Amino acid sequence: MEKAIIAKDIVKKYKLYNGPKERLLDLIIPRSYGEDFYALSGVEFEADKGDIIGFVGVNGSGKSTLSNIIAGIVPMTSGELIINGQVALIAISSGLKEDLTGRDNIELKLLMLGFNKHEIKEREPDIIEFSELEKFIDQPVKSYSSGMKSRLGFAISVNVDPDILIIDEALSVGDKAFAEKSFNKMREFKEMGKTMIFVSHSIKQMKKFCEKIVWLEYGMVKDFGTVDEVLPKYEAFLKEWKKMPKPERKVYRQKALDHRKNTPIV
Ligand SMILES: Nc1ncnc2c1ncn2[C@@H]1O[C@H](COP(=O)(O)OP(=O)(O)OP(=O)(O)O)[C@@H](O)[C@H]1O
Repeated sequence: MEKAIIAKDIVKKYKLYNGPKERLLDLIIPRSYGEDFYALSGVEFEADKGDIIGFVGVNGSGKSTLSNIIAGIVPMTSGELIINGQVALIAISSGLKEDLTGRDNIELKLLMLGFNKHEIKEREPDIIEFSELEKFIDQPVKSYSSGMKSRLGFAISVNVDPDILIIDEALSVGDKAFAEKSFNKMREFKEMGKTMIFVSHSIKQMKKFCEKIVWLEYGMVKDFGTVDEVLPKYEAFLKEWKKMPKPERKVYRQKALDHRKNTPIV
Protein backbone atom coordinates (compact mmCIF):
# COMPACT_ATOMS: atom_id res chain seq x y z
CA MET A 1 0.00 0.00 0.00
CA GLU A 2 1.34 3.41 -0.98
CA LYS A 3 1.97 5.70 1.99
CA ALA A 4 0.57 9.23 2.18
CA ILE A 5 2.16 10.15 5.53
CA ILE A 6 5.00 8.61 7.50
CA ALA A 7 5.71 10.33 10.83
CA LYS A 8 8.72 9.16 12.81
CA ASP A 9 9.71 10.39 16.25
CA ILE A 10 8.14 13.83 15.83
CA VAL A 11 9.11 16.26 18.59
CA LYS A 12 7.77 19.78 19.08
CA LYS A 13 9.35 21.82 21.79
CA TYR A 14 8.00 25.19 22.84
CA LYS A 15 9.55 27.57 25.29
CA LEU A 16 7.31 28.91 28.01
CA TYR A 17 8.08 32.31 29.49
CA ASN A 18 6.81 34.21 32.50
CA GLY A 19 5.81 37.28 30.53
CA PRO A 20 7.17 39.19 27.49
CA LYS A 21 10.24 40.46 29.38
CA GLU A 22 11.61 36.92 29.75
CA ARG A 23 10.89 36.20 26.07
CA LEU A 24 12.86 39.30 25.05
CA LEU A 25 15.77 38.54 27.39
CA ASP A 26 15.94 35.01 26.02
CA LEU A 27 16.26 36.47 22.52
CA ILE A 28 19.09 38.76 23.59
CA ILE A 29 20.91 36.19 25.71
CA PRO A 30 20.05 32.82 24.10
CA ARG A 31 18.95 30.02 26.46
CA SER A 32 18.93 32.39 29.44
CA TYR A 33 15.19 32.31 30.20
CA GLY A 34 12.14 30.16 29.64
CA GLU A 35 11.18 26.59 30.35
CA ASP A 36 11.13 23.82 27.74
CA PHE A 37 7.70 22.40 27.06
CA TYR A 38 7.17 19.37 24.84
CA ALA A 39 3.86 19.69 22.98
CA LEU A 40 4.79 16.51 21.08
CA SER A 41 7.41 13.88 21.77
CA GLY A 42 8.22 10.69 19.90
CA VAL A 43 5.04 10.79 17.82
CA GLU A 44 4.85 8.02 15.22
CA PHE A 45 2.10 6.94 12.85
CA GLU A 46 1.56 6.13 9.20
CA ALA A 47 -1.29 6.83 6.81
CA ASP A 48 -1.86 4.76 3.71
CA LYS A 49 -3.17 6.60 0.66
CA GLY A 50 -6.97 6.85 1.06
CA ASP A 51 -6.94 6.40 4.84
CA ILE A 52 -9.27 8.46 6.99
CA ILE A 53 -7.56 8.97 10.30
CA GLY A 54 -9.02 10.59 13.39
CA PHE A 55 -6.87 12.41 15.98
CA VAL A 56 -8.39 12.13 19.45
CA GLY A 57 -7.24 13.21 22.89
CA VAL A 58 -8.33 15.52 25.66
CA ASN A 59 -7.64 19.29 25.47
CA GLY A 60 -3.98 20.13 25.07
CA SER A 61 -2.90 16.63 24.01
CA GLY A 62 -1.25 17.92 20.82
CA LYS A 63 -3.83 17.26 18.08
CA SER A 64 -3.65 20.74 16.54
CA THR A 65 0.13 20.93 16.88
CA LEU A 66 0.48 17.64 14.98
CA SER A 67 -2.06 18.76 12.33
CA ASN A 68 -0.19 22.03 11.84
CA ILE A 69 3.15 20.24 11.50
CA ILE A 70 1.73 17.88 8.86
CA ALA A 71 0.28 20.88 7.01
CA GLY A 72 3.67 22.62 7.12
CA ILE A 73 2.33 25.57 9.12
CA VAL A 74 4.34 24.88 12.27
CA PRO A 75 7.94 23.59 12.06
CA MET A 76 8.81 20.51 14.11
CA THR A 77 11.77 20.56 16.48
CA SER A 78 13.04 17.14 15.34
CA GLY A 79 11.84 13.95 13.71
CA GLU A 80 11.12 12.71 10.23
CA LEU A 81 8.01 13.45 8.25
CA ILE A 82 7.36 12.07 4.77
CA ILE A 83 4.33 13.53 3.00
CA ASN A 84 3.26 12.35 -0.43
CA GLY A 85 1.03 14.96 -2.01
CA GLN A 86 -0.37 18.40 -1.43
CA VAL A 87 -1.87 19.06 2.00
CA ALA A 88 -4.76 21.40 2.79
CA LEU A 89 -5.69 22.21 6.38
CA ILE A 90 -9.09 23.47 7.42
CA ALA A 91 -9.12 24.79 10.95
CA ILE A 92 -11.31 27.46 12.48
CA SER A 93 -10.13 30.60 10.67
CA SER A 94 -6.83 28.95 9.68
CA GLY A 95 -4.78 31.07 7.37
CA LEU A 96 -7.51 33.62 6.70
CA LYS A 97 -6.39 37.24 6.67
CA GLU A 98 -8.81 39.09 8.93
CA ASP A 99 -8.48 42.50 7.22
CA LEU A 100 -9.11 41.16 3.73
CA THR A 101 -12.54 40.36 2.31
CA GLY A 102 -13.71 36.78 1.81
CA ARG A 103 -13.15 37.14 -1.95
CA ASP A 104 -9.61 38.53 -1.48
CA ASN A 105 -8.86 35.62 0.84
CA ILE A 106 -9.99 33.13 -1.80
CA GLU A 107 -7.79 34.80 -4.43
CA LEU A 108 -4.78 35.06 -2.14
CA LYS A 109 -4.98 31.45 -1.02
CA LEU A 110 -5.28 30.19 -4.61
CA LEU A 111 -2.43 32.46 -5.76
CA MET A 112 -0.23 31.06 -2.99
CA LEU A 113 -1.07 27.55 -4.17
CA GLY A 114 0.16 28.44 -7.66
CA PHE A 115 -3.11 28.91 -9.55
CA ASN A 116 -3.05 31.55 -12.31
CA LYS A 117 -5.54 34.44 -12.64
CA HIS A 118 -7.70 32.58 -15.15
CA GLU A 119 -7.89 29.43 -12.98
CA ILE A 120 -8.73 31.55 -9.93
CA LYS A 121 -11.62 33.28 -11.70
CA GLU A 122 -12.86 29.89 -12.87
CA ARG A 123 -12.86 28.36 -9.36
CA GLU A 124 -14.07 31.38 -7.43
CA PRO A 125 -17.85 31.00 -8.10
CA ASP A 126 -17.82 27.34 -6.93
CA ILE A 127 -15.99 28.29 -3.75
CA ILE A 128 -18.40 31.15 -3.00
CA GLU A 129 -21.41 28.95 -3.72
CA PHE A 130 -20.14 26.14 -1.50
CA SER A 131 -19.41 28.57 1.34
CA GLU A 132 -22.97 30.02 1.14
CA LEU A 133 -21.43 33.42 1.81
CA GLU A 134 -22.60 35.18 -1.38
CA LYS A 135 -24.01 38.17 0.51
CA PHE A 136 -20.93 38.61 2.68
CA ILE A 137 -18.11 37.70 0.32
CA ASP A 138 -17.00 41.33 -0.15
CA GLN A 139 -16.99 42.05 3.59
CA PRO A 140 -13.79 41.80 5.65
CA VAL A 141 -13.29 38.40 7.28
CA LYS A 142 -12.97 40.05 10.71
CA SER A 143 -16.71 40.71 10.54
CA TYR A 144 -17.47 36.97 10.04
CA SER A 145 -18.63 34.62 12.80
CA SER A 146 -16.46 31.57 13.53
CA GLY A 147 -19.00 29.44 11.64
CA MET A 148 -18.70 31.69 8.57
CA LYS A 149 -14.89 31.58 8.69
CA SER A 150 -15.00 27.83 8.95
CA ARG A 151 -17.36 27.66 5.93
CA LEU A 152 -15.02 29.84 3.86
CA GLY A 153 -11.98 27.81 4.91
CA PHE A 154 -13.74 24.55 4.11
CA ALA A 155 -14.99 25.82 0.72
CA ILE A 156 -11.51 26.97 -0.32
CA SER A 157 -9.71 23.85 0.87
CA VAL A 158 -12.00 21.29 -0.78
CA ASN A 159 -11.97 23.23 -4.04
CA VAL A 160 -8.18 23.30 -4.43
CA ASP A 161 -8.27 19.53 -4.85
CA PRO A 162 -5.66 18.53 -2.23
CA ASP A 163 -4.29 14.98 -1.90
CA ILE A 164 -4.36 15.14 1.89
CA LEU A 165 -7.09 17.05 3.67
CA ILE A 166 -6.87 17.87 7.39
CA ILE A 167 -10.02 19.06 9.10
CA ASP A 168 -9.26 20.39 12.58
CA GLU A 169 -12.48 20.98 14.55
CA ALA A 170 -13.76 23.06 11.64
CA LEU A 171 -17.09 21.24 11.57
CA SER A 172 -17.80 21.78 15.24
CA VAL A 173 -18.75 25.40 14.64
CA GLY A 174 -21.55 26.58 12.40
CA ASP A 175 -24.77 24.93 11.45
CA LYS A 176 -25.75 21.29 11.10
CA ALA A 177 -26.80 21.62 7.46
CA PHE A 178 -23.35 22.89 6.45
CA ALA A 179 -21.67 20.12 8.46
CA GLU A 180 -23.81 17.55 6.61
CA LYS A 181 -22.90 19.09 3.24
CA SER A 182 -19.24 19.01 4.25
CA PHE A 183 -19.50 15.35 5.26
CA ASN A 184 -20.94 14.57 1.82
CA LYS A 185 -18.01 16.36 0.22
CA MET A 186 -15.65 14.36 2.42
CA ARG A 187 -17.36 11.13 1.35
CA GLU A 188 -16.74 12.18 -2.28
CA PHE A 189 -13.09 12.73 -1.37
CA LYS A 190 -12.95 9.30 0.22
CA GLU A 191 -14.32 7.71 -2.94
CA MET A 192 -11.62 9.53 -4.92
CA GLY A 193 -9.03 7.81 -2.71
CA LYS A 194 -7.83 10.97 -0.97
CA THR A 195 -6.28 10.84 2.47
CA MET A 196 -8.01 12.66 5.31
CA ILE A 197 -7.19 13.54 8.89
CA PHE A 198 -10.10 14.48 11.04
CA VAL A 199 -9.72 16.21 14.43
CA SER A 200 -12.83 16.31 16.55
CA HIS A 201 -14.05 15.95 20.12
CA SER A 202 -17.14 14.19 18.81
CA ILE A 203 -16.89 10.41 19.16
CA LYS A 204 -20.04 10.15 17.04
CA GLN A 205 -18.34 11.94 14.13
CA MET A 206 -15.21 9.82 14.56
CA LYS A 207 -17.23 6.59 14.37
CA LYS A 208 -19.19 7.85 11.40
CA PHE A 209 -16.22 8.90 9.41
CA CYS A 210 -12.83 7.49 10.40
CA GLU A 211 -11.15 4.14 9.81
CA LYS A 212 -8.07 4.56 12.00
CA ILE A 213 -7.41 6.54 15.17
CA VAL A 214 -4.32 8.23 16.61
CA TRP A 215 -4.96 8.74 20.34
CA LEU A 216 -2.71 11.48 21.69
CA GLU A 217 -2.05 12.03 25.37
CA TYR A 218 0.20 14.85 26.63
CA GLY A 219 1.97 14.94 23.28
CA MET A 220 2.57 11.21 23.01
CA VAL A 221 0.78 8.53 21.02
CA LYS A 222 -1.16 6.52 23.56
CA ASP A 223 -2.59 4.22 20.90
CA PHE A 224 -2.79 3.90 17.11
CA GLY A 225 -4.98 1.40 15.31
CA THR A 226 -8.36 0.79 13.72
CA VAL A 227 -11.45 2.59 14.99
CA ASP A 228 -12.74 -0.70 16.46
CA GLU A 229 -9.48 -1.27 18.33
CA VAL A 230 -8.85 2.21 19.70
CA LEU A 231 -12.14 4.09 20.09
CA PRO A 232 -13.72 1.78 22.73
CA LYS A 233 -10.55 2.16 24.84
CA TYR A 234 -10.59 5.94 24.39
CA GLU A 235 -14.30 6.11 25.24
CA ALA A 236 -13.73 4.09 28.42
CA PHE A 237 -10.83 6.40 29.35
CA LEU A 238 -12.95 9.53 28.72
CA LYS A 239 -15.70 8.21 30.98
CA GLU A 240 -13.20 7.82 33.81
CA TRP A 241 -11.47 11.11 32.97
CA LYS A 242 -14.70 13.08 33.17
CA LYS A 243 -15.40 11.63 36.62
CA MET A 244 -11.86 12.30 37.86
CA PRO A 245 -11.52 15.16 40.36
CA LYS A 246 -8.88 17.78 39.51
CA PRO A 247 -6.19 16.51 41.95
CA GLU A 248 -6.47 13.01 40.47
CA ARG A 249 -6.14 14.40 36.96
CA LYS A 250 -2.95 16.12 38.10
CA VAL A 251 -1.54 12.81 39.37
CA TYR A 252 -2.52 11.11 36.10
CA ARG A 253 -0.85 13.89 34.11
CA GLN A 254 2.28 13.71 36.21
CA LYS A 255 2.51 9.94 35.70
CA ALA A 256 2.28 10.40 31.93
CA LEU A 257 4.92 13.15 31.99
CA ASP A 258 7.24 11.06 34.20
CA HIS A 259 6.86 8.24 31.73
CA ARG A 260 7.87 10.66 28.98
CA LYS A 261 10.88 11.86 30.99
CA ASN A 262 12.05 8.29 31.19
CA THR A 263 11.61 7.88 27.46
CA PRO A 264 14.65 9.33 25.71
CA ILE A 265 13.91 12.17 23.34
CA VAL A 266 16.31 12.20 20.44
N1 LIG B 1 2.76 28.53 20.46
C1 LIG B 1 2.73 27.79 21.58
N2 LIG B 1 3.57 28.08 22.61
C2 LIG B 1 3.56 27.35 23.74
N3 LIG B 1 2.77 26.27 23.94
C3 LIG B 1 1.93 25.94 22.95
C4 LIG B 1 1.85 26.67 21.72
N4 LIG B 1 0.92 26.08 20.93
C5 LIG B 1 0.42 25.04 21.64
N5 LIG B 1 1.02 24.95 22.84
C6 LIG B 1 0.77 23.94 23.89
O1 LIG B 1 0.94 22.67 23.34
C7 LIG B 1 0.02 21.74 23.91
C8 LIG B 1 -0.75 21.06 22.80
O2 LIG B 1 -1.64 22.00 22.22
P1 LIG B 1 -2.64 21.63 21.02
O3 LIG B 1 -3.40 22.87 20.69
O4 LIG B 1 -1.86 20.96 19.95
O5 LIG B 1 -3.59 20.56 21.73
P2 LIG B 1 -4.99 20.00 21.21
O6 LIG B 1 -5.00 18.55 21.51
O7 LIG B 1 -5.24 20.42 19.82
O8 LIG B 1 -5.98 20.74 22.22
P3 LIG B 1 -7.53 21.19 22.01
O9 LIG B 1 -8.35 19.94 21.96
O10 LIG B 1 -7.79 22.00 23.25
O11 LIG B 1 -7.60 22.00 20.76
C9 LIG B 1 -0.87 22.55 24.85
O12 LIG B 1 -0.41 22.37 26.17
C10 LIG B 1 -0.67 23.97 24.40
O13 LIG B 1 -0.83 24.86 25.48
